[in-house]
Amino acid sequence: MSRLAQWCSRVFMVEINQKTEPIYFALSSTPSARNKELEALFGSGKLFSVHALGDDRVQSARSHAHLKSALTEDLPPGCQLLDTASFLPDVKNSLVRGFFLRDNSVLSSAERVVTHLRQKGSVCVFTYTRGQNGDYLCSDEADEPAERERRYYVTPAPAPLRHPSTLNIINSDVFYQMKDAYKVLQECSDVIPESKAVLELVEAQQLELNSIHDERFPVIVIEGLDATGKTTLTCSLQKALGAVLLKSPPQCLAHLRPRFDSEPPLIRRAFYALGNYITAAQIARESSHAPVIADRYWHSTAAYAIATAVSGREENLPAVGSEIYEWPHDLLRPSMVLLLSVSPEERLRRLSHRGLDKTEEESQLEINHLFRRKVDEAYKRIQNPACIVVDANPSPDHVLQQVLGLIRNKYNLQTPGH
Ligand SMILES: Nc1ncnc2c1ncn2[C@@H]1O[C@H](COP(=O)(O)OP(=O)(O)OP(=O)(O)O)[C@@H](O)[C@H]1O
Ligand SMILES: Nc1ccn([C@H]2C[C@H](O)[C@@H](COP(=O)(O)O)O2)c(=O)n1
Repeated sequence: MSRLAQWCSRVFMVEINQKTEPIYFALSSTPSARNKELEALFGSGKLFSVHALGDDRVQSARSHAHLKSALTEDLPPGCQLLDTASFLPDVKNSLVRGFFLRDNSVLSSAERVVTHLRQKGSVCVFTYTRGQNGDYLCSDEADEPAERERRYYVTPAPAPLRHPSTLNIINSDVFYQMKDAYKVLQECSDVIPESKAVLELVEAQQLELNSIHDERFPVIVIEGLDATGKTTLTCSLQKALGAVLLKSPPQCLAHLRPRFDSEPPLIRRAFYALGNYITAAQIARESSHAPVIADRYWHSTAAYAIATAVSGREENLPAVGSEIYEWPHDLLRPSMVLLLSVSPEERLRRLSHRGLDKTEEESQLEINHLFRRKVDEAYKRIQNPACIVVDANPSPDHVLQQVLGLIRNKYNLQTPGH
């Protein structure tokens, strides 16, 4: 069967921009009636869909990232690069991400770029052209000549019940047991040698974890978007409660973080997931003799991963109660999770006062209101334990007193020296 024939059972989603509904279409052997949305998408220029190919998930994820940078760098003005994905409606793990190229340049420049990519291999390129009757046809130049005689028409497809970008979240963006995240880093240890160091640290902590038994003191996690005041509050809480302050990712991974931050979501998120297991072992050890305050933990890992994976608006997030928001069964659960919430204006004011270099994700937060809303909403949907939202707009001392009140209400903790 030709590659194009195999893709006939799939639906394509093209995202014109993050704020509007995507356009869905499928391939069929029969033409369909004219459709305004498709005409707006295809227009009169030439169109290509490009997907990276890979033998395994690590290679596919890295090839997709390389393809994006190649296309972004090489495409001249007049060409438009849109995110696209193909999927089997409501079938988990069926999503394949790619790009749509709209070429309205006078010199058909995209065609040259695409031909070059095709020659290099490891990409699948479909070309879309307008037929004599005004319908749109899809072809694959890699097909045998006889197969190329067959006609594949673009036909509109209905929007699926679940947004397609939610289909692959489990075990690609969010990991629900240590062994799944561990496996990802094992699979990439040839191409990313730093993975071995992470795996060794996880192993060492797990061995130690077996000798730790009881958890007597409360474990309080402080969560929130960047610049919401986590560092300020966790340091104050540490002093006020005589607590041990921990972070996720833990200090022992700090030097490896930039390496994994530059990798595609599959690898990056597996790294952060494993960081939580190392922090969990530290929490188990420390909470046997003092209260523990943790600056970020699993809520952050899951909320950022979900918000990045789910394209478009907040409404596209998995529904409240979805399994996607469940806590991993093998990860130590904290006693309390507090989510610091500040208004967008106050957060920006704090970010600008701080004046530090921002990570790429932080800059994205600043310009991307939609993304920030999705992270915030995902935080609130995570269950068992769910987070308690704290108004963190007031002064540092006011926020501290508020949080101490919440903690003391639940646990009979004394301030040192009182
Ligand atoms: N309650 C507050 N009122 C006013 N300013 C605050 C408050 N809490 C923190 N800040 C200031 O806001 C800035 C960000 O605070 P902080 O570093 O504690 O946030 P954060 O959540 O740890 O950020 P990140 O996650 O990016 O490290 C700092 O300059 C800090 O002094
Ligand atoms: N436990 C954690 C901590 C952090 N992350 C990711 C999520 C963001 O991309 C980024 C934010 O961290 P910061 O810049 O505030 O240090 O790190 C995570 O996934 N899990």
